[in-house]
Amino acid sequence: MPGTILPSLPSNQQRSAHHLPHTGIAGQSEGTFDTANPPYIRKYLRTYGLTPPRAESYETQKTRCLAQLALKQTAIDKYLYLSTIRKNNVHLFYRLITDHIRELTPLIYTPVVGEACQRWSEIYQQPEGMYLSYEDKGNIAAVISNWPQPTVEITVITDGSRILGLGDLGINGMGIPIGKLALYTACAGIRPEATLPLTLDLGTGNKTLREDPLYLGSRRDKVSPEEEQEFLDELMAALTERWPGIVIQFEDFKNPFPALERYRHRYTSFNDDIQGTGAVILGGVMNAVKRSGVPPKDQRAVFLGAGSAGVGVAKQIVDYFVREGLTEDEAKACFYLVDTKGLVTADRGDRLADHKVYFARKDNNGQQFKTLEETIDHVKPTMLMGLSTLGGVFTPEILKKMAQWNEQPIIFPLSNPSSQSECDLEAAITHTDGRALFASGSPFLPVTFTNSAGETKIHYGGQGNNMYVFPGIGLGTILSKSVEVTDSMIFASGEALAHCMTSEELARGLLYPDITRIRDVSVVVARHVIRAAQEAKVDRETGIHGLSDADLDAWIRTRMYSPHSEVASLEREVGALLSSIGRPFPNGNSYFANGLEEDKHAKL
Ligand SMILES: NC(=O)C1=CN([C@@H]2O[C@H](COP(=O)(O)OP(=O)(O)OC[C@H]3O[C@@H](n4cnc5c(N)ncnc54)[C@H](OP(=O)(O)O)[C@@H]3O)[C@@H](O)[C@H]2O)C=CC1
Ligand SMILES: CC(=O)C(=O)O
Ligand SMILES: [Mg+2]
Repeated sequence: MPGTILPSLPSNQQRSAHHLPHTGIAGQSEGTFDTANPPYIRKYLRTYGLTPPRAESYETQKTRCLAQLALKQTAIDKYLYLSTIRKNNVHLFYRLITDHIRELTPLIYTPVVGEACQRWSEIYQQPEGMYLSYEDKGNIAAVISNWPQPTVEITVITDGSRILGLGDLGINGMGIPIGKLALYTACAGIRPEATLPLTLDLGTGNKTLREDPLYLGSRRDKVSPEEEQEFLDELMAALTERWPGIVIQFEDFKNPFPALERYRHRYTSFNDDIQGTGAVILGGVMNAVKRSGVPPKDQRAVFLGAGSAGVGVAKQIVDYFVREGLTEDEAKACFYLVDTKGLVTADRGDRLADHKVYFARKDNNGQQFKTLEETIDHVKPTMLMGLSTLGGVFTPEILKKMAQWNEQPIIFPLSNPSSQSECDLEAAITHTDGRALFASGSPFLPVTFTNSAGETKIHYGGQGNNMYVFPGIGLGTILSKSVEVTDSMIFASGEALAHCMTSEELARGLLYPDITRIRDVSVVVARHVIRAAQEAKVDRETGIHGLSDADLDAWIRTRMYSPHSEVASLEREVGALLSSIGRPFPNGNSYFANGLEEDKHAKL
């Protein structure tokens, strides 16, 4: 077609920016070496001859991968195997994860990611994500410019100072941003190359790590809070300068409250441990309160742990109780937070950290309760929450008391990984005669239990983990182009989760949707987040304001990355290019990529 203005074919450089060659950076191989690609796609990508000849189906790929995975003897071996697939064939990795989310999530996220972080410097094999050092201060923008992907929509940042319930792991915490972002892709369809795992090497207070010759971070002690703040100020500016509108998720910082307050209105940012956890537990608690038959005004909640997660969760439930008709003071009075010094009271004699002041009890008449046991005997709670990092601390005695005081005690041991869970599902079910309403941070296998009345039942624990909401919060924020993540968007995500339950899930006694539905759940969560953003007028994607729920869901779905569609989408892209230059769709063997470009020039 002489004279036609042809859409330009990608140059070598452009092509490799879009389908980055094998760099070892997670999420960047972009299907380049996918053995499902037919020959003409391989030629287009210039990978023809670099993979075995056969173009195979996903079923065949899956059979091979699952067989190889089964051969791996340890959880870490399985983790490393899956990491290698992500590096070499990113779409295959996500096909496997989305199809086997229940079985594979524990291997790429909690609990196994906990061990991976503990041993990160020992098991390190390949670059994944970005590391920024305190020494980079003053040059952060320049270092960030090294990230090879042109478009990043979301980043998860940690300084490694509180990794799950495993303490300060320094840069070994990198497994967490990588794992969280893998779930953004698998559960909410954020494109893998649009995610940036980021770990800050701001030193570590972990002496054992500093003395470990294999440790891959600096040997400096942790920088001061003031130094950290200056570093974060520069980082936030640099990230948004390179990628305006980027969503920034803070994760596993030891004391994240100051950063949350400092940045929440200036950047599109949120803290997953305070806000994401708050929302996900809000969703489970809404369902559990309904099931327990005890109205909010009669709930008494004891929290072991008054840190970022404990306070974040308690605050979300206060908001829920207020919406149920309680005054804020009445709602707050339902909460008893316990930390290392016992029940948090206003007259305990220590200077309370700012984030604890809101929940400090003033009705203790000078009496102090030094332990969890003393506190629960005093309160006789209806709800027991564990966000303490202390594995096994909900003892059989405590669980039995919960069953004695309540028809259906709400028991949520939420610390991660499984080793730090305050109790496991079996203990909670056994010691409450099968009556506990249970959710844990890390998953437990279902338990079959025969109660004292002789009834046998399979009990499914809920997974009260922020992975049910952060993918949808991120997706909704990105798609609505929101300039900040408001409290109302966070609350909406938890509320949406509670309302996502199917009648079948309710009949099975679940408090959270079946994990295999997570992509559908993320669509609903994202829709509620978008609606809340619209209401708060922080969104900038105005074209979707008038859409019905069904249309908005459909709009969201069309924007989600689907690993199963990648080969077809490449085929469409190449097919369109070929027809635009007037060449027939290839029969599979006749075109080399160079030929395509030469052909375009010939036509021009
Ligand atoms: N399920 C989920 O989705 C999530 C789970 N979590 C889990 O929650 C846990 C806590 O996280 P986070 O709140 O951020 O951590 P923090 O370090 O901020 O808080 C831990 C809290 O536990 C208290 N604590 C620690 N040891 C004891 C003890 N021996 N006796 C009584 N209290 C104790 C601390 O007391 P003090 O204040 O006195 O130091 C602190 O209040 C982690 O295990 C994490 O994995 C976190 C986020 C999400
Ligand atoms: C799940 C999570 O964010 C945590 O345990 O810190
Ligand atoms: Mg966390």
